[in-house]
Amino acid sequence: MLRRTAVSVGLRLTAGPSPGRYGDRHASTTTGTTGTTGTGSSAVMRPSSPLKTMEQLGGPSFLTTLNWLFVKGYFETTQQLQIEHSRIYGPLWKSTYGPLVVVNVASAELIEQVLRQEGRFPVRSDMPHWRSYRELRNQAQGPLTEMGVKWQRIRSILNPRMLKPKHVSSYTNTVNEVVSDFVLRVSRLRESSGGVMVNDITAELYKFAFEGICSVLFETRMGCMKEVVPEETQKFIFSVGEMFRLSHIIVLFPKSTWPYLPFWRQFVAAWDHLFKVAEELVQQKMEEIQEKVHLDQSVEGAYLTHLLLGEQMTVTEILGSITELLLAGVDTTSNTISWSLYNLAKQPEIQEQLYQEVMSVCPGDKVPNSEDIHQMPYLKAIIRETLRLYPVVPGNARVTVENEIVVGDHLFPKNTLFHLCHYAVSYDENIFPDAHSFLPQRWLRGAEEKSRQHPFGSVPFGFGIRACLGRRVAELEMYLLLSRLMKHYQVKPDPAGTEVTPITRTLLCPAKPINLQFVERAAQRQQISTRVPAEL
Ligand code: HEM
Repeated sequence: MLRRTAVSVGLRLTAGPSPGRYGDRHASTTTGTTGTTGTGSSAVMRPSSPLKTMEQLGGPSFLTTLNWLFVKGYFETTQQLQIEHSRIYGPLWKSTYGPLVVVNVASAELIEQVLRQEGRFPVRSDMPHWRSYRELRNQAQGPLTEMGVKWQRIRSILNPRMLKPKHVSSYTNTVNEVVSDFVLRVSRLRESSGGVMVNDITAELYKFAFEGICSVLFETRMGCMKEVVPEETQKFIFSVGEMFRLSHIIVLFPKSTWPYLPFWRQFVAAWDHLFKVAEELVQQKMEEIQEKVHLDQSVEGAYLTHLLLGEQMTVTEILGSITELLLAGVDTTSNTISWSLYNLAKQPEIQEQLYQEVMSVCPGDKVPNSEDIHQMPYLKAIIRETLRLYPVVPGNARVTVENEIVVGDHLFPKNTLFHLCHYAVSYDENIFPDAHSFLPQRWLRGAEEKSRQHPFGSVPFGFGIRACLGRRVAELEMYLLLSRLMKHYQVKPDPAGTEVTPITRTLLCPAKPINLQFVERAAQRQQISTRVPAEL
């Protein structure tokens, strides 16, 4: 177990603003209500007509659900099952998984109702498998798994340097170094393919994302962009994927059976590795700080340094949080950038418009920074549209731990587990006309459609005080990488014409490798300039 060795040097994180300031979306509250009971956001909203009970809510039986998952084959495409089931049962239905009852919510209005009544300490789900691992190994819960007042305390410590714009923009140079290395890596991969192909770009982007989040948290480079990636790093990335894949399976079994499942042992092994790597990085940082203190040098640094110096958390608590930040930072940004590139390759006119925007803000060799990004609305719209079509978290959850709540015309008891079907809502034609098409312009200010969009139609980073902690860092990484890639390369589809669709392994990811051609812009310009005289 880690022990804090750094001497207190009197530096403390100043208490940040209340977490409620971050990530809030403002929208109208429930319509059709006549009054409320209780207080604050946890109040029960009472509609004018008599309320139905949870028992009266329709939905598939356990056997029917098993049939959909394993006979009809939706186990890996549960995001699509949201759409199929909402067609059959409407926007609100109940699914049973043995003793577990889940209320599915698949309309923007109803999702808004659930989220606006989430209470002071929102609970996503009790995540028994993730929490059990921590109990087994005596590790601390982090922001993903902790609950109640303890969760609120963790967020109040972690939030400021993850979400405040001035802190996030201070990570620009660090992230840009990783972006530069990624551009070089793409160039090496093209060379090794003997042309312009880069196979399995998502696998490459996992390395980018891990390197990026490590550089933000630890100011440490992990060597992910090197020709040969260190084995431990490769194993960390693999373990993140395994942990998410196995999570999806383990929750289907009762907790009492877990110790006998081979999946459980693999799941524990994956977590062991995640904690091991994080522990080594935390230990390394503590030693660096210790040495500087001994040499009487000033101790400055990024995220982890501040946590260690702040002394608001024990080292075990810091380890629990850092491990969760690391794992949350890998598959999320990488899958999103993969889908962006995949769609840009398929739609050259959209890619050209993005290229023109980037070049107009950053002409010549200018490297885009966070200030430049503010002037790139189309770049942001592309990421927004990507996250609508491919929300990394296709279905989120909330447990109403504080009060009974009304959703639609039903009253739900305390401790109801709601599954928020964000994927299904993202494809709702009433909110997003031509919903299956990749149309970034729908997100531009002034676009007619934007003014009509329901604010809960696409909430890829979640909502409220429990919304994504890494949102600002994720956006910074995605904007800086995509804009720079555009400057260097024109991305074209795999000549084999392979179509890639998404699957769900807790997170939404590509069902098979995304292969793309990266055609160098400079080479293109040169080709054009050498061709012109001949054509003349
Ligand atoms: C495209 C990138 C990402 C997307 C779409 C995304 C999405 C989400 C969503 C939907 C949630 C649940 C929010 C809720 O329940 O309301 C979440 C939670 C979280 N995310 Fe992200 N995420 C991304 C990247 C990141 C990154 C890079 C990090 C780490 C730096 C991160 C760290 C977290 C953490 C710690 C939580 C748990 C927050 C809590 O429960 O208090 N995420 N994310």
